Amino acid sequence: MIETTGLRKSYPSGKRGQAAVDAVRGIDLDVAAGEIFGFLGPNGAGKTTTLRMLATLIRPDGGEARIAGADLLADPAEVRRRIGYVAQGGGTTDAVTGREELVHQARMHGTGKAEALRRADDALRAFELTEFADRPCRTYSGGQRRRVDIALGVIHAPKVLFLDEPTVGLDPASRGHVWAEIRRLRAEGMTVVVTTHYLDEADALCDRVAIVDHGGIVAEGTPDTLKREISGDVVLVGLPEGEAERAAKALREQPYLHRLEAQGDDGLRLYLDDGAAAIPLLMRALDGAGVAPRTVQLQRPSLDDVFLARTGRSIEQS
Ligand SMILES: Nc1ncnc2c1ncn2[C@@H]1O[C@H](COP(=O)(O)OP(=O)(O)OP(=O)(O)O)[C@@H](O)[C@H]1O
Repeated sequence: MIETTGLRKSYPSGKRGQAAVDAVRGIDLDVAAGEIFGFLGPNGAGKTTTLRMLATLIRPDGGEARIAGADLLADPAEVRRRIGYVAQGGGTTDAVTGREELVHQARMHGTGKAEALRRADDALRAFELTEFADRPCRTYSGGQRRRVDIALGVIHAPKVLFLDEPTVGLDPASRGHVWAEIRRLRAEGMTVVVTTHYLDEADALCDRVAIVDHGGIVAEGTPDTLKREISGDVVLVGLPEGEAERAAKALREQPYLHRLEAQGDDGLRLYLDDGAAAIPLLMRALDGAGVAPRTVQLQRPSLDDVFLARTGRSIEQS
């Protein structure tokens, strides 16, 4: 449904003599029909720029792409007809009602008045917005407003929907509700591409994920495949203030430890084969160094561990 090769984009730095910003440095993608595909990465990784290029909002400097059968560079107008796009923060107006927004959007796509009213009605029902459809958008909760944004993006029944950070700033219940709407669209056959910097969102929502950093894809696959590449377990050790250095020194010598990373100021993240078997051994090592940990937690690897393994940094701390 989406195929790209070598898609790239640079922005001028804005200052004379300073090099341009290579926001996207050659991205190859193959997104299948009916998938929820995610771009996961820290701020500034190039997710929005990639999405905006695919949605025809900015022209790539190079590379090729076909989206829903149309050529992005040769025929952007045709691509635009076949896709929907929801920007970060959405596009609803405070004083306008949800129903008015939807009717207006349907009309923008060239729909006749009666048909636009019918489509708005269907969308309100599908997104469970009917109850407050005739109130101004400023009275909606963040989650309700986000659902209107998504309904606006799909009012013309596109084949592909692009969502930029669909749940940023929402509380957990509203996020769950938005995820349910996205899954429903997939069940109806739509291909959905989302950007996110939330690890749990990429993990729970996306069928496949491209982890991006500095404008390039550093890993790609299903969340499970990516996490399985990080063999073994992760043990998180919380320490009293100022003890991290001493604890790290004692643990680094342990033969069962593959890698050790700092977790915040007073924590350590240990990578090892068998966490349950290692915990008593590392407790003994810490005891020998006179360090009493506050907490010890055994975890399965996360997508952040994949990012860490590829880039040496953590998304959460980037
Ligand atoms: N209009 C612009 N002019 C100059 N530089 C830009 C412009 N837009 C983005 N950039 C730069 O390009 C890089 C990629 O930005 P982009 O917004 O695509 O990242 P992102 O992964 O979507 O980040 P975020 O999650 O913060 O939106 C960043 O270094 C950013 O500062």
